[in-house]
Amino acid sequence: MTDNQGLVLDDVKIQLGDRLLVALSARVRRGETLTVMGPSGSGKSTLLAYLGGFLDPAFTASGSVRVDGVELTGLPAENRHAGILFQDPLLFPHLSVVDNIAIAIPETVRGRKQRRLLANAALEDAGLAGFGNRDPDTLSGGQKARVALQRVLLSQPCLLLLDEPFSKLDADLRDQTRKMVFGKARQVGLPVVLVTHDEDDARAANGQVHKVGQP
Ligand SMILES: Nc1ncnc2c1ncn2[C@@H]1O[C@H](COP(=O)(O)OP(=O)(O)OP(=O)(O)O)[C@@H](O)[C@H]1O
Repeated sequence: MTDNQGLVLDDVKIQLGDRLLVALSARVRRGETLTVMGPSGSGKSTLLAYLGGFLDPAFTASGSVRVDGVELTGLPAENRHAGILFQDPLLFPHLSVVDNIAIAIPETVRGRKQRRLLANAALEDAGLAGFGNRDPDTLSGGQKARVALQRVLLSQPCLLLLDEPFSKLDADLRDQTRKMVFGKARQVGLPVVLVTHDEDDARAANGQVHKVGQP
């Protein structure tokens, strides 16, 4: 791994008027996770919005965000290639399970057959072979989370942003889904920024923990 690989946050500051919400410098290597914790309203989701390139103009931000040496600030969201998973898996209800995954395959992958093959391989990887033609509403919470993960991975992100993606799952499923998400991030070599209230998420991620909104 060369020295500029991974995510570097350099003196990132986010303000709402004169209230400083986030002040952070960190280095997150590929496969590592930076966990951001803090009370409700402290600015955790705002930090993810800033990294993803969709910060509301009500906020002002400064500092540098680089992935593998490439500066992201100033780039629109679509050119940042940040993959995001939220609490809600946000599957398209009018698309089949396989089409929910296939929709994320970059346009550079040509040919219907090739795209189908990739989407079906992702389904299989999620343990959902044979579920492709189902309506997403017929999946369990854990199955939906796995579809959302495969969809985000197929979009070939350079960075994975997680906004409490495990919080709606039951304890057992939460554990399994955590293992899958962090395992995949390590396997693919993605830097991860995780926002959570749950210390167990932070332990499962096994990286640095940054607390926002704390003295
Ligand atoms: N579009 C907006 N315009 C103005 N203020 C906003 C906007 N979005 C969020 N805020 C405020 O910014 C602060 C940080 O919000 P943020 O959603 O980042 O908090 P959070 O730490 O993610 O909270 P939670 O844990 O409840 O999700 C809050 O005080 C919130 O009310």
